[in-house]
This record gives sequence, C-alpha cells and structure tokens, in this order.
Amino acid sequence: MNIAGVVLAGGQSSRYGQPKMFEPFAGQPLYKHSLIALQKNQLQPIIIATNASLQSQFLENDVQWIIEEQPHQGPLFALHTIMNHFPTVEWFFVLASDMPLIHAQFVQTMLAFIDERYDAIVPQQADKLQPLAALYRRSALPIATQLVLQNRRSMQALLAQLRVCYIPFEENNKLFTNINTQQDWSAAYTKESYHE
Ligand SMILES: Nc1nc2c(ncn2[C@@H]2O[C@H](COP(=O)(O)OP(=O)(O)OP(=O)(O)O)[C@@H](O)[C@H]2O)c(=O)[nH]1
Repeated sequence: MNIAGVVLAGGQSSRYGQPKMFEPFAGQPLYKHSLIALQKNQLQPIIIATNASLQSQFLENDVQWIIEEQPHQGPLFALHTIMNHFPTVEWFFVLASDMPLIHAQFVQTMLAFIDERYDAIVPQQADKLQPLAALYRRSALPIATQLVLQNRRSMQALLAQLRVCYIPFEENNKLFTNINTQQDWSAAYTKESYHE
C-alpha cells in the first residue's frame, strides 16, 4: 500500500514572528524533526507542502514539493491540495513542522493502526485531538473538498465527518508539544522530553 509522508510547512508563523519551521532545535531546523520521523519509516513519497517565499530555505533535494499558489490557506486546504496532486497515494501521514519532539517511533506506532474501516487515524490526549500528527486516507478527500468549497477550514470540522480511529496518548506525554510563540521553547526544551 502506498503511504506518503507529508510535512506541512507553509504556515504564516504570525505568533512566532518569523518562519518558525527553520528555527534550530537539537541541531536541526524544526521541520527536519518531522521529516526525519517520516523518512525513517520508509514512507514514499515524502512531500513538503510550503509556499514559494519559503521554499529556498529548505535544504532537501530528495523530496516532492507542493508549492501552494495561494499561500496561508491553512492545513485543511493544504491536505486537499496534496491529495489531489498524488492520486495514487492511499494514505497520507501528515505532520506539522512545529512539533520538535515528534519521532520515528511515534510514526511507526500510528502506522500499525491503518485499517480500511477508517478515513483517519488521529492521536488523542484527554479531550485534545492532534489532527496535525495524523493519518488521512484518500476517502477523506470528498469531505475535505466539500469543506473547502464551503470555506470551512477547520481540521476539527473534517474529523467530525470522517470515520476516525482515535489513538489515546497519556495526558502528560510531551510528544505533541508545538511551538507557536518564542516563549513556547521553554516548554519544549526539557532534556527528559527529547528522545531520538
Ligand atoms: N503547507 C501549509 N502548511 C500550513 C499552512 N498553515 C499552517 N500550516 C502548518 O501547519 C502547522 C500548524 O500551523 P499553526 O501554528 O496553527 O499556524 P501558522 O500559520 O504556522 O502560525 P500562526 O500564524 O502563528 O497561526 C505548522 O507546521 C504550519 O507550518 C498552510 O496554509 N499551508
């Protein structure tokens, strides 16, 4: 089965103040941690979704690019664009580019839940869902398209209409710590929370 790895790296970073996906963490730009987690699981193709003003700052030449013509339309619009560009891919493992503690073992764990009864496999911590560290099946595309056409851009709205397998994670697990502001680094930068 064809499973793609997708790094969403075309956000505005307005709360951060500069493109946060290139900020260094543990010796690598932030987006690389997501990219490596996908590459280590041999997903094919590996896709970076971004926009023209950011592309030159990425170092990769061995990935597929989605360069969004209309930037900053949000993750749901990006997912819908990506699914349309890769019509033979059945599952898409989507990772945000601002989650420095995500690692290959997490990706492997999630892959084990792939099942044709579901349109998405999504981590859940208590009542918080993690739609940007999740698997989406091609069967989600019609609903994603419908939401885009209705100008409804929330991933939660998408999940509400899909058959989702929710995977529980401990509430105190720091895996999904994400960087929105400069201050968020203090939460991510605890030694015990970083394992590769
Ligand atoms: N490709 C792509 N990625 C996006 C887009 N919007 C957000 N992302 C990514 O989705 C993840 C979560 O984004 P957010 O932090 O919620 O939004 P942001 O625009 O990056 O930051 P803010 O402007 O501070 O909200 C990040 O990895 C973003 O790079 C988009 O329009 N296209």
